[in-house]
Amino acid sequence: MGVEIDGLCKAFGGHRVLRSLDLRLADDGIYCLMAPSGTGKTTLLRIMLGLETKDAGTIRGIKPGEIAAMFQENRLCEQLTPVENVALVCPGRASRAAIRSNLELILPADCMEQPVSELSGGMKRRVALARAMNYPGKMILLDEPFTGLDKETKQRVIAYILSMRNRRIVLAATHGEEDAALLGGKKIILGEG
Ligand SMILES: Nc1ncnc2c1ncn2[C@@H]1O[C@H](COP(=O)(O)OP(=O)(O)OP(=O)(O)O)[C@@H](O)[C@H]1O
Repeated sequence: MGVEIDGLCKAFGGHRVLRSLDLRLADDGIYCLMAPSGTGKTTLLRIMLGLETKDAGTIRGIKPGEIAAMFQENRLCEQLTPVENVALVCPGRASRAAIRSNLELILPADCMEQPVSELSGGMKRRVALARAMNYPGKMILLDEPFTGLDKETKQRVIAYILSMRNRRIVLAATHGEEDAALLGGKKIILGEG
């Protein structure tokens, strides 16, 4: 069935941000939200996550608790290590060793014992991504997942997303045409029907 969004509206005060948005997201699909800054990408993701109310419209096929998310801000526990941060969202039986080898796909091994507060911006971004990809949700929302990453790291991160998504829907807000192409995502331009 996938996810069906119909007639979604949201305004802040008199400012209409989402105007009767209709979207169809197929099971197994990868989608890139490609609208200019300030056009409501984050607002859409926040409504899907139940973090923002909608004024009108319906969302069928997914519930907020079934969605994994990487936000524009990393929202990590800064005093915990990368492994500890990811362990917080993993089902009970995931071993620390398994989480660690998963993280080593996108992070240097020698940062695993450091608190996140000591990592670089790009490393923190990757911990936040790993946490989203390891959350056992049916769908993955990524808000600007590639900020702060150099080209080579970005390619590794994209390979990681593709291998970890396990046929789940991915909806990524990004400004980069090249990023969308690397991800192989179908482009969704907000406001263009
Ligand atoms: N809580 C809020 N209160 C008032 N206005 C808001 C609120 N959240 C978002 N907005 C406004 O809604 C519009 C859309 O914001 P949103 O963050 O969804 O855009 P975006 O497309 O994700 O932008 P960016 O690409 O810069 O992240 C902006 O004009 C923003 O100022």
